[in-house]
Amino acid sequence: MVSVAILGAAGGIGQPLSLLLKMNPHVTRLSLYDLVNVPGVAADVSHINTNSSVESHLDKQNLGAALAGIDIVIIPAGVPRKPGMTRDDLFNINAGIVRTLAEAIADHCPAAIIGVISNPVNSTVPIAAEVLKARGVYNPKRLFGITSLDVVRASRFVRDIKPSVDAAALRIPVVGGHSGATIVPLLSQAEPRVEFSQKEIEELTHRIQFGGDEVVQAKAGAGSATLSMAYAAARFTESLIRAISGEDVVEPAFVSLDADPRGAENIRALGAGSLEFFAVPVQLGREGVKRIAPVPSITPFERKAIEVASGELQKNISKGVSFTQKAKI
Ligand SMILES: NC(=O)c1ccc[n+]([C@@H]2O[C@H](COP(=O)([O-])OP(=O)(O)OC[C@H]3O[C@@H](n4cnc5c(N)ncnc54)[C@H](O)[C@@H]3O)[C@@H](O)[C@H]2O)c1
Ligand SMILES: O=C(O)C[C@H](O)C(=O)O
Repeated sequence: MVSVAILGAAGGIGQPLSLLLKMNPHVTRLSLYDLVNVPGVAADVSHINTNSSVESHLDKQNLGAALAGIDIVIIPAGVPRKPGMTRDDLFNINAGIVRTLAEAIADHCPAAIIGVISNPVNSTVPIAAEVLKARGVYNPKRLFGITSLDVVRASRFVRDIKPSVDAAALRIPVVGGHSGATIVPLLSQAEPRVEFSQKEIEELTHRIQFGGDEVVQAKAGAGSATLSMAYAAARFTESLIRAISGEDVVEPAFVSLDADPRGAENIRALGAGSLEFFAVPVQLGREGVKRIAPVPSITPFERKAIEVASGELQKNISKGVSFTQKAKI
């Protein structure tokens, strides 16, 4: 029995994510919320012959009903990039959207596990955290920025240059954050192990860091990744559900390092320093973060990349925190 709400369910990510979660046999209640078009999406998806119930919640006055009794909230609400924009350029619109949605979560389902997709993730997750702290319901184990797309891309891009690799079975930890240089793939930690030349490492790292731009350019003004993101978010949600039912699952995500201070020591020593949030491999459990999984060792190239990422991340995190302070939530 797992109930999942999607906030922003009628959008480019929200629609295919609704489809994929309707097909997940472990989801028993699918609550779809948006400011527009959600009745049509919900009616459509509800005809798929799986056993879950589907609810449509249109507009802000129905947000409380969308969230009441929910176990997992996934948030793809917000505007996407156009060519020439950075994710940080979305801050002015998406920061307010995430703040409003986090306030409603604090009021209506404070114990839910939250997965934030809305960009810039490096700032929107700290915003959600500050809102939950201000309302006295913050649990760092339960708040995630969804960075699964970076991991999905990493394994697929490796397969593009190493055709003998099984992309679906390859696991490459991606740490740091979710924008440009803050995305740090640890190719040396690939499982199963893959041999790369230094040139391959540099090219792959750059492609994984800027993979989102490939889609933004190709869509030429019509948005950013939606289908691959829906796949990645469905995979993340499935991992959460498996963890809630007692399985040990490791997924990467952008989390507060306070969620597991002991586990975080290793990642801080690798270059995360005193940052509050960092993308790390997370062992999931019933409560959300069970443990921050250790990263055994990294190369000097990866350590340098983490240093660069950390400088940028500090600014992104502070921007989110000061937004909530200025807004006096
Ligand atoms: N984390 C990632 O890896 C990742 C990947 C892809 C996209 N994204 C981000 O996801 C977000 C959504 O992208 P998209 O392509 O689905 O955009 P979209 O414009 O197609 O859809 C966004 C949806 O959010 C809805 N919305 C806006 N304000 C809302 C509010 N206050 N409450 C509820 N719904 C609201 C809109 O009505 C729309 O249906 C963007 O910010 C994008 O940058 C993140
Ligand atoms: O690139 C974007 O703006 C969307 C998303 O963050 C992505 O990585 O595809």
